[in-house]
Amino acid sequence: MLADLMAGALSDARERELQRSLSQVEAAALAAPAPLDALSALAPADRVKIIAEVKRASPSRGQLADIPDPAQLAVSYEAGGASAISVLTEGRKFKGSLADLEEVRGAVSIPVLRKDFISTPYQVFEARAAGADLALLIVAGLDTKTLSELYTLIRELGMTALVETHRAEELEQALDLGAELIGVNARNLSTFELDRDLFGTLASQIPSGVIRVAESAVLAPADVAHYRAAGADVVLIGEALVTNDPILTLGEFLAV
Ligand SMILES: O=C(O)c1ccccc1NCC(=O)[C@H](O)[C@H](O)COP(=O)(O)O
Repeated sequence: MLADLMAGALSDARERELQRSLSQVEAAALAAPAPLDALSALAPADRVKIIAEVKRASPSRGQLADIPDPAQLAVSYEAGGASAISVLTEGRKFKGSLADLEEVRGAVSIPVLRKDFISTPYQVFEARAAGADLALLIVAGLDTKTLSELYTLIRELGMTALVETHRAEELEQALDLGAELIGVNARNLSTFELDRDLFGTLASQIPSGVIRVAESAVLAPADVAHYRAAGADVVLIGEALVTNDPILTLGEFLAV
């Protein structure tokens, strides 16, 4: 399934490239206002931090929420205490878009992540041109050379990479890159199985100085507490926030 998602996202990016060339999107990325400092916003603190996700639908859960106004939802997230916003920009399975990201960027003053299946420089430039401060790199979806090249490009653009892992070997690759923000996704992106204990297993191998992000499978405050006890600096949450009152739910999650 991950291979299909990567291929679909690449194919859609190639379609967009017919309308806006690589050199045009690169120029737009370089002309965009400077990215926000996501590493400072997500730095370890005496309380857990939350990246709140704009998520309409997903391959594992189908339709989750309509979200006619992603900017309004993001404003609620910021008001509720989120430290950053994740915007799923993949269109086929998640019903997201770069327009969502642009709208969110224009409405909040905290960092914004492009959460997508990125495998080319074009997609990184698109993210920056749309105002993203962070971009997701999924280690399982990229060969070592491409992972390294995209990581370098993201940094050259002044952005931050959220380097996502799910296995010990992938974590090694993320550490070899020198990644400063590493995610452990509880969701296996091929089988959709969830393992909330995976974070604790892998996080113990992440050195201090690297920001540890626990991704997925938070449905209740106890899940946030579970990740926090296992060493999470940041928790990335989608479904629970888009299917409940976002401000109330963030308040409960941040109170753990
Ligand atoms: O959410 C999915 O079904 C999914 C399937 C395949 C690839 C990625 C997928 N989701 C992206 C994410 O990583 C989550 O949206 C994010 O971590 C939030 O997860 P949750 O809080 O469980 O909605």
